[in-house]
Amino acid sequence: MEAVREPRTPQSQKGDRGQGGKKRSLQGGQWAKRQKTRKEKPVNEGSHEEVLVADIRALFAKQKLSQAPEGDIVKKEENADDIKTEEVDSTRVGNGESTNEVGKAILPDKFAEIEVEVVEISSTGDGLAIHPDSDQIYVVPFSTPGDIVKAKVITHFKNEHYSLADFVSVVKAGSLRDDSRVNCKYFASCSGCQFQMLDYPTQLAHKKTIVEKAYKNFSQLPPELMPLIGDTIGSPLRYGYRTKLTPHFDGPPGPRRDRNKVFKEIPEIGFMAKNRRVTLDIEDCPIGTEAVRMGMKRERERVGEKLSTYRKGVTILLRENTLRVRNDDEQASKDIPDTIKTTTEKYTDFKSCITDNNGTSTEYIGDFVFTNIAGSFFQNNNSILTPFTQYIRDNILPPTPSSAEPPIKYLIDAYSGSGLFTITLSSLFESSMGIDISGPSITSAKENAKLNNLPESQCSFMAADAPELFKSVKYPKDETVVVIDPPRKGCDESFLNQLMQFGPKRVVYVSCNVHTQARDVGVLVRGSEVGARYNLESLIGFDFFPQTAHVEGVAVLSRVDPEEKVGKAE
Ligand SMILES: C[S@@+](CC[C@H](N)C(=O)[O-])C[C@H]1O[C@@H](n2cnc3c(N)ncnc32)[C@H](O)[C@@H]1O
Repeated sequence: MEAVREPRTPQSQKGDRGQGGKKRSLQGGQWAKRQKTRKEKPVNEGSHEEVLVADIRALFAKQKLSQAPEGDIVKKEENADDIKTEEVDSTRVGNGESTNEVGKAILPDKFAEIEVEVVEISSTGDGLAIHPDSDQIYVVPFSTPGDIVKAKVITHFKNEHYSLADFVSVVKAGSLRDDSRVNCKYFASCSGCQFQMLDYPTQLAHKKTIVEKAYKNFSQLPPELMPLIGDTIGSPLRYGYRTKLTPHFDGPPGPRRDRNKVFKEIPEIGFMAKNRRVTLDIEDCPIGTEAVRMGMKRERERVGEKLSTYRKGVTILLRENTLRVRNDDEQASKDIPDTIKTTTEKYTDFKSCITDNNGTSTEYIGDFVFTNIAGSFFQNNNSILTPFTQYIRDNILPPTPSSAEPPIKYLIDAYSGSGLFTITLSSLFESSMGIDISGPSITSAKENAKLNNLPESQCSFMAADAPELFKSVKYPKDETVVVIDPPRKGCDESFLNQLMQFGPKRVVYVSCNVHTQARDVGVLVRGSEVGARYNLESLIGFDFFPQTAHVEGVAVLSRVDPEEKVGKAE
């Protein structure tokens, strides 16, 4: 059943406004009633779906569409019914409702191509578009506000009134789009980058809105408790910045458990296609550093040569490694095969790409040196780490130290990894302690403390679950600051409760997922009955991943002492 009207011409876009140019209110009225009764749920794990649905709900409210969705944010899997029934193209991502009827609206058939007008970019990096025939929002990747694009419908989500669609082509470009900026021939098919068609200031401005919306949707804090959000700080490198990439290839086609299946030809080696469960063959990725790109080429060749040794798919680790020598060292004048050589005033760096998960990678942040087990966590954009750690240094202590209060002398780095914050901030404190659940990361952290001439009395580490730190912490709470940098799912309740019970003077919350950060910061600002509560002093994003929709958030919080009131930061 094809329910699409004639394709929209650019002129017919005026159809979004009724006669007299009034903003349309499709079937009017109901949405407002629903807005009153709806209470936003806190984000669970800040998944793609949760964040997308929050944006879609907000857009429904803004556009005054009649079918504003209600109820819980449903995970895709809970709403699934068409993975099994998909006959047309089993590689398609999409497990929404298979029906084409949503409420009273008739929706386009799956795989129908329709023209839609993009009204905003979601926090997930996708264009959110409207179509004149239905109260449904179309999620179209690689599109920007003002674009009219042709999109191919993949699946409809009945509960939330949105549809996923593939980007097909631009019918009329909006003012933000300039495709001559695109730097990769796989852009608009690879799932890696979303924003290559945007200029960099627009990318940064968008990332600021991601932080704003995250706190609006998920912190449950009233606006008067929010500070002004800072402008997102950009990455010195906008391409060639990723020090780690993990391309993969799938096993030989055929039944999964058939160990006798062998590759007949070199498989696609690369990254997932957007909206499809297939791997794209990608021979080069311009967001990788030169050394990583060199490693990617080499590893692709190696897989081809050793094809008969593989029985299943593999994820290939590509991690940059730096060998630094002083310019007065004889080695600096030589070339080392398979390395990218760069010379600065004092040093010559030889950058290579390592692929062994258990190998050791080395990198430099200013004058600090960090080693890491290559397969363990370390930040992926070295170019931003100097301004980033400097920002934390500049903000970790109170802006105006009070003579009536004891100075802050102690640092706890929770979720410390291999010691990025513990080590780069250590000189500000008498004693610092890092804790991380990963044994290999803590082994690296101890080694890194030694390499940076920090004795154990000044900088120590512990391999344990983060809440364990509160059992042994000896630092006085009034003289302690805690840095938190958890994984994407954020902190668990037990950790936050114990943190508030301990009640350090300051908390700096760093996160690669601003949505779970907003949820957790909301908890700290509201406080607990038996513990401290906090004032959100400042909030800012850092662009660790240019060309993508990711943003790293840094929230600085100060404890509210009994005589103080929680209030808007100066
Ligand atoms: C985003 S990384 C941050 C690491 C470090 N701050 C850095 O920037 O290099 C999150 C870290 O949390 C650690 N982690 C995950 N769950 C944890 C837990 N329950 N307790 C302590 N550490 C945990 C991981 O091992 C990882 O090193």
